[in-house]
Amino acid sequence: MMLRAENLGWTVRSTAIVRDISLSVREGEMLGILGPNGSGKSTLMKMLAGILAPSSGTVTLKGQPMAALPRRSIAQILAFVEQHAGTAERITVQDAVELGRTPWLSAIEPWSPRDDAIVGRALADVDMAAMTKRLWHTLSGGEQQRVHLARALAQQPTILLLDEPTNHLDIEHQLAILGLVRALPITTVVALHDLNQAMNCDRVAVLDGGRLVQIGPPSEVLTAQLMREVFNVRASFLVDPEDNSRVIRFQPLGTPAVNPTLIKEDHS
Ligand SMILES: Nc1ncnc2c1ncn2[C@@H]1O[C@H](COP(=O)(O)OP(=O)(O)OP(=O)(O)O)[C@@H](O)[C@H]1O
Repeated sequence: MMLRAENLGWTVRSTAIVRDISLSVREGEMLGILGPNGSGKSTLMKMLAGILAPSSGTVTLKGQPMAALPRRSIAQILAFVEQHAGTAERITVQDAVELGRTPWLSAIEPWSPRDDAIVGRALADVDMAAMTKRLWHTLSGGEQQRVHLARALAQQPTILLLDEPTNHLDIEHQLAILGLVRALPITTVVALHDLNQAMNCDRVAVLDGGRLVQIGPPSEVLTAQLMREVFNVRASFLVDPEDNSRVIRFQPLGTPAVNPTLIKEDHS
């Protein structure tokens, strides 16, 4: 198993933020972490990434306890793009992405043309190759987000953790970045708010009040009942005639269905 959480909990000032979460991330899968605001997604992601020590339970990375692994060893396996990632102000886009190579450099393996190629590829993958000389603080929110992803790609991880990677992106870049992440031949864990985007994950884990309430294929987990109980919305399922894919439409709870016979409340 690539990454495993066992009975994971995080408590602050006697308030439990994450409670007793156990889950395993399978090799090569894209696992979505879903849940309403404040349900504990970012807190869980930080513990999975090894930057927040759990109050209880353990995280294991490729079978080894995360807490016992040196930072450099973790960084050679796992890259994390935080939701509100910052970077030192006077740094260029190029420098920011080059930082992704840090875990692989040493006195005996200094920077080489191969590192240049990896950084160039990462910048091109996120459509930022034209802005390499720009200073980080002059970038828009979406451009900063794409640079952070490029830094993580340059790290060449086998596990990529992304906390809401599309929240600042325009629709073209949302689709491009999610398509790129989905096509990577690596394991990805991605916290998402857009439940239609989550339909492209192999599995989704749904959090509510710090607990894991469901995990499984999105078509099985994202039922109208779950969306009512966890997300407090009424969901109906439509079929896109172009490719027969399922699209979820959301309305506030209590909104009467205009034509109840057309609303397929539950797909199962
Ligand atoms: N250091 C802290 N001290 C106090 N409360 C905290 C702390 N960190 C997180 N919390 C609280 O824990 C809860 C879960 O936070 P977290 O950021 O994990 O949620 P989330 O599911 O990622 O939310 P969102 O969808 O809004 O990003 C929130 O209510 C948050 O206010």
